[in-house]
Amino acid sequence: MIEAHTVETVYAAEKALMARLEDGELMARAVEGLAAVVAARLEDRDGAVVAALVGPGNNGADALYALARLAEAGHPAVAVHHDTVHDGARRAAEAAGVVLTTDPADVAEADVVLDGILGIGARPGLPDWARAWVAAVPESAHVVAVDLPSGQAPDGGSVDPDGVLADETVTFSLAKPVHLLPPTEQACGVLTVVDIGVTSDAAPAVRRLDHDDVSRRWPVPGPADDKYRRGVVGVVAGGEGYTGAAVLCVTAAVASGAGMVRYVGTPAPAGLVRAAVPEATHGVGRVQAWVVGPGLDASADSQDARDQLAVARDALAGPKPVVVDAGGLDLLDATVLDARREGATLLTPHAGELARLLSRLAGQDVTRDDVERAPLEHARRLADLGGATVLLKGSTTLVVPPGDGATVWSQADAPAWLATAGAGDVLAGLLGTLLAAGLPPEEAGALGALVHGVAADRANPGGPVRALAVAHALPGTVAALLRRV
Ligand SMILES: NC(=O)C1=CN([C@@H]2O[C@H](COP(=O)(O)OP(=O)(O)OC[C@H]3O[C@@H](n4cnc5c(N)ncnc54)[C@H](OP(=O)(O)O)[C@@H]3O)[C@@H](O)[C@H]2O)[C@@H](O)CC1
Ligand SMILES: Nc1ncnc2c1ncn2[C@@H]1O[C@H](COP(=O)(O)OP(=O)(O)O)[C@@H](O)[C@H]1O
Repeated sequence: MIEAHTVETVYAAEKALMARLEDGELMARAVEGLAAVVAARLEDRDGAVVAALVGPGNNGADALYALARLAEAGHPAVAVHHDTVHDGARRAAEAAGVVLTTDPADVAEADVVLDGILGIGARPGLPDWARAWVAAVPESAHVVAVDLPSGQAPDGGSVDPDGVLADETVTFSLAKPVHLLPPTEQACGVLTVVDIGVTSDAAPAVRRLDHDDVSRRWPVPGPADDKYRRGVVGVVAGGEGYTGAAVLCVTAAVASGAGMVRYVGTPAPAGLVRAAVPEATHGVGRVQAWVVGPGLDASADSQDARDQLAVARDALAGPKPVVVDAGGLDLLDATVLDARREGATLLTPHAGELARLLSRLAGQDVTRDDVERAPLEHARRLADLGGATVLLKGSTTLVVPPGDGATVWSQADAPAWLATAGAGDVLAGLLGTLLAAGLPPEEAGALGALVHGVAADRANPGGPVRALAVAHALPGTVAALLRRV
């Protein structure tokens, strides 16, 4: 698991460790790790020339010390620096033969450029004096941000298009929210965390599960289990318009290991579910969790549709955990949200659905672009409004519990091929299984997003996937992840 901490926590943790170390030791560790990564990149790229953009703080000092090491190893090295430069780093650079300059054009020949303009001490936005530096970085250069891409806010938020967009970021011991949250994660590129010994017991701001975390968290049945104890999932999905959503959702719930699935739908999708998923049962009965919404038409008016919608509304009003997706989100109103459901609630909108939901429930005009610019802010608004956990789908999927300061989960496990119709229906079924097994909604959301993404990749590594193939890949994916202990 990777955990990201706020700037406040990171400074406090660094201070606590520095008090026990010799002066400069912590920075020396950071520099050693950074220089090793950059040396490897130069080698990968058959590159020789390395440059650094050196700001006035310790972030600039990290970059300049690392540059000195690379110069000692024989690389031509150029540093464009601010008027204020860390004394020790300047001396080390001069001694190693680094070219110190204030002319950004001098980085034109660089194969790798270190961005040491600003680190976690930064106020938001790229300073004016650094704009020409960033503009001068050659297109062909591999940009390694030191700690974080300058100009991007350490605690995340929205991407500053004028800031640095790195190919890679090297951070030290504790990741920061900027590294894991959308959309700033994109500005960081590939993340390397160099261990310099800093630790923190504080609750992280952001968590990300990795493959090795699955086996400890996935509900694995034991000898005393039967199908009811494993968890029964009720699926209210599909309508005469979107029949396939029911098949995808029910298939995924069965394939991810539900003890039993009870399907509630109108005749056309029910017929397809009968044919495609013989394991599913039909009709209302006791369940441990509900999935309400994939392919559900909240405005349908036939008697069958009204009966199905009545079950959906009962599920939303009832005490059992519920995943609310797609058409189910249209059934949410102030009454349901105000009631603060007794059971766990996991709302699973994509950006467009979240914008619509916020516009309707909060009476503000929110667009899809607004959500994509600041995903966490908007997901949190819905979580707080609804007293529910919000899973916001996208290339990075956020899982946001309600409550100030609650840890957010962020997963980026899926190939972009997963952006295909029906993939969300599969995720909803999988999440239903995890809620029915008793997992709390935020953990179910993060684990489900991870497994969904990995299943997409296993279904067809490196190529297009259809949603049904993702559902069919779930059993093998879970088994493979459970083998990683
Ligand atoms: N702590 C540790 O032990 C370790 C820390 N490490 C490294 O230290 C980094 C943090 O260093 P840091 O605290 O010096 O902050 P950093 O971001 O380099 O610069 C702040 C300077 O920039 C200025 N400034 C800020 N925003 C600005 C703006 N928008 N526009 C213009 N100016 C702006 C600000 O000015 P002021 O606010 O004082 O006016 C101040 O002069 C961290 O990211 C990591 O790389 C590692 O070595 C491991 C050990
Ligand atoms: N660019 C992307 N990269 C990876 N995964 C993505 C990307 N875009 C969307 N996804 C994932 O694909 C799924 C799409 O779900 P959704 O939009 O609800 O589709 P549908 O409603 O058609 O089932 C979500 O799990 C989402 O996280």
